[in-house]
Amino acid sequence: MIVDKHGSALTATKNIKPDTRHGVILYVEDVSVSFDGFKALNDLNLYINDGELRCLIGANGAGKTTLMDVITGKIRPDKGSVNFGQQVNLLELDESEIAQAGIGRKFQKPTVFEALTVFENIELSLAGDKGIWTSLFSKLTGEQKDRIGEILHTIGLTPEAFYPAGRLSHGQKQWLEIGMLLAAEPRVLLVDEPVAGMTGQETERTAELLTSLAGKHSVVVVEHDMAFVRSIARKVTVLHQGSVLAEGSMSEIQSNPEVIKVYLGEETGDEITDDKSEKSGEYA
Ligand SMILES: Nc1ncnc2c1ncn2[C@@H]1O[C@H](COP(=O)(O)OP(=O)(O)OP(=O)(O)O)[C@@H](O)[C@H]1O
Repeated sequence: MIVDKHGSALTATKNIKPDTRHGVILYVEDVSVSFDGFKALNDLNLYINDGELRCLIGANGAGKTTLMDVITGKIRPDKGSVNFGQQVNLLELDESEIAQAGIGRKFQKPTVFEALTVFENIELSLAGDKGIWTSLFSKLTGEQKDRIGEILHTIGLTPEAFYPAGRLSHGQKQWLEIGMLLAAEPRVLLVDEPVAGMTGQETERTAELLTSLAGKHSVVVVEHDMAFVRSIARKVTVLHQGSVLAEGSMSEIQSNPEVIKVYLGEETGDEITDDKSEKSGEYA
């Protein structure tokens, strides 16, 4: 049985309604994670507001993936607390319970069923854990068809609905996977490097898609592409050595002396002060 931090029983994780009366949907407080004595996360604090779109940046090894792993229950922290809304203690739920409770995660590599159509891929996600055969051979209700139609529209794949997913471009597969996550109606979406390997046009479309999802969902994007981050982020969190180094708008971050020192002093692979928009005008 799952119990919230006040001791009340939560029998159906799907019905968890996070208490966001204070405007915060994710509370990560004083979280530390060590691997063989090395602190990948070090007393980290992060608060994600309900409905916001947050970008998480940081050099390789800063702790971004470890943080996502802690939120989704893949890794248990050595100390600290992680709450979904004010009351639901995520550290008491396992990975699938956390997903069911409304925290969806999209990994960098798309994992769609290539032989099935775009429509069928979403249909399967809508079915949840009913199983592939039951779901493909049971009749969809009108409401379910409408929901799939809505998702296809949101991700911009209505014309490709009956294409096998294997025929989609890399970018379209990423959108399909986001659509598959949306079928579970998550309150929080964690998205890992969504535009890696995308064309400029696909990147722009992804920016529009993620921006359109904010509001109804809280979206946390981990990304190295600074032009993309600039194009979508209202608030950026910079991780460094397992802690939050700075938080603010992209321009606040870019002029923060601590951030400049870290980004200029280390080979991060990212360029915080000289983004693509200035080179190509793509996101100007
Ligand atoms: N399972 C593990 N065992 C040992 N060390 C690990 C493990 N997972 C992560 N680390 C270490 O923890 C630190 C943080 O790694 P993490 O993957 O969270 O960083 P990141 O910010 O996601 O980096 P990147 O941008 O390269 O994906 C790194 O130094 C990494 O080597």
